[in-house]
Amino acid sequence: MSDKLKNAKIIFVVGGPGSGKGTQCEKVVAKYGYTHLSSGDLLRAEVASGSERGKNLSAIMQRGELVPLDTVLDMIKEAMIAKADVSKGYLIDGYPREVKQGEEFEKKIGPPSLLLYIDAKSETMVKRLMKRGETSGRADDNEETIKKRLDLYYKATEPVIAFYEGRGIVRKIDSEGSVDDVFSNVAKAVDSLK
Ligand SMILES: Nc1nc2c(ncn2[C@@H]2O[C@H](COP(=O)(O)OP(=O)(O)OP(=O)(O)O)[C@@H](O)[C@H]2O)c(=O)[nH]1
Ligand SMILES: O=c1ccn([C@@H]2O[C@H](COP(=O)(O)OP(=O)(O)O)[C@@H](O)[C@H]2O)c(=O)[nH]1
Ligand SMILES: [Mg+2]
Repeated sequence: MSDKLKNAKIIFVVGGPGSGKGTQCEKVVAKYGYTHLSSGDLLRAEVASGSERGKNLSAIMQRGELVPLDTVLDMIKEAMIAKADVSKGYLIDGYPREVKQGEEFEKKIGPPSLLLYIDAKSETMVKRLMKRGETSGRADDNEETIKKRLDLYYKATEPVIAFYEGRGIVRKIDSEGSVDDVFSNVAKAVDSLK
């Protein structure tokens, strides 16, 4: 476990593609001053930098597959340490994507206090992502890749929720409603930590 992050408050934010993880995290940042780290955003920043590592990532992400575990974890840890002196806590958005990622995170960083499970129906997620794709410029917001991301979510990521349910830290949030309605439930869960 890392020293600098020893007492860090950590919230995992897990949910399908387009369920609204990023949207809700922004609101938690505004209200609680947490640090928001989206694994997908970190990877996209690496791609945008034009680095050699970024070029490999880009192809994997366009296929809707998962990049190697160590790559993502190193990037998250670096970003956490950079904020360690000022952060009130961390929202780890879009991670873990599979049970193994969660286990490695705990070995290298520490245990989460809460897992926010942002839950929407698959039709809702597809609809939102297709709409977002009109303006997002994300190479993976297209019908074919969305389908693969959803399949992988149900296969690899849903077991993560079951894994942490055993520890009693999962709060399931229905994200079919409006952004503000969803946030009122997210806020209750975050408040329960204090
Ligand atoms: N109606 C409604 N729309 C939402 C809500 N949350 C997000 N959206 C819309 O759904 C789209 C996807 O939201 P994001 O916050 O980007 O979803 P995400 O879970 O971070 O998705 P990935 O980046 O693909 O992991 C956005 O274009 C939002 O405008 C919500 O609570 N209600
Ligand atoms: O821990 C992670 C997080 C993201 N990704 C890759 O980044 C893409 C976009 O992730 P993001 O969380 O932004 O979007 P989502 O798949 O939830 O729509 C995924 O499809 C994966 O290819 C990954 O491989 N490992
Ligand atoms: Mg997102």
